[in-house]
Amino acid sequence: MHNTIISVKDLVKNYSEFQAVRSISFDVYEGEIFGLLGPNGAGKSTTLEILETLRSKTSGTVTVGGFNLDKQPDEIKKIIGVQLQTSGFYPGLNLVELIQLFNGLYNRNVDPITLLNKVNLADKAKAKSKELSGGQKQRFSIATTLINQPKIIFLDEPTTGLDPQARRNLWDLIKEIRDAGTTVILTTHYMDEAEQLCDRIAILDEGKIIKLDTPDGMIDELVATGFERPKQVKAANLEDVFINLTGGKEIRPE
Ligand SMILES: Nc1ncnc2c1ncn2[C@@H]1O[C@H](COP(=O)(O)OP(=O)(O)OP(=O)(O)O)[C@@H](O)[C@H]1O
Repeated sequence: MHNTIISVKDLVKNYSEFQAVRSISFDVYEGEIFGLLGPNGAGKSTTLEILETLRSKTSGTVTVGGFNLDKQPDEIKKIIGVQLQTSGFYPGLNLVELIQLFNGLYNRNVDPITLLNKVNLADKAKAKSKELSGGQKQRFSIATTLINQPKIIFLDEPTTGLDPQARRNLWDLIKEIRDAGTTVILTTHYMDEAEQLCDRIAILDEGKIIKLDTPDGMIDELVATGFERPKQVKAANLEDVFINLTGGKEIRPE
């Protein structure tokens, strides 16, 4: 049996006259990577921000980690990690100093170098966040979500703009975080990412959940309808060529 860690029931979000989220219900299980997919404007970020306590909802019931969003938002804040854009980090501080700052904010005592090692950034300990590449910035911002030792982390398009190697490195990191016991909820526009990374997926369209299942379950269901890909798929694709040429699965400096 699965333990539900996030429960969303009949969630609605109106922006003035416009209904961005139209009565959606779903559960996220403890220890899974749960993906929110959907076209631009489907309501993914709005939903995520409501669960993160960063945006008000119009109606519906949400519990996160057993805490009711309306009654115990501060308790929710204590058990979640939210990925911030690195552009929001103090530009004058290096990575170690930024981690120390978060330690102070959260009243934690995480060793900066141990944390940087976990995300392969120990060699950048003295660098400032603006001096990092896109992939390094993403890894650092994910690292900062872990400082508060959260039960759940929220990642909004964590691999957007990254090269194929950096994306794969990040998938490994996110899986490690899940395997260490943290539940992950993320949004993505990449179907390969959702297929590789997510245990279950909700597909949103125009504010509604139109499908919720495992990636395999969704594919099997489509195949069962008689669907066939129009073209024979080659044994490798261009991404395989790129990965092969640029160094396999090794972490490389970005
Ligand atoms: N603050 C706001 N005021 C008014 N409308 C908003 C606001 N924020 C979002 N919206 C609208 O709500 C809808 C859902 O937006 P949201 O950002 O949640 O979509 P999304 O699925 O995350 O899209 P994307 O893939 O482009 O990030 C969009 O039509 C958007 O224009």
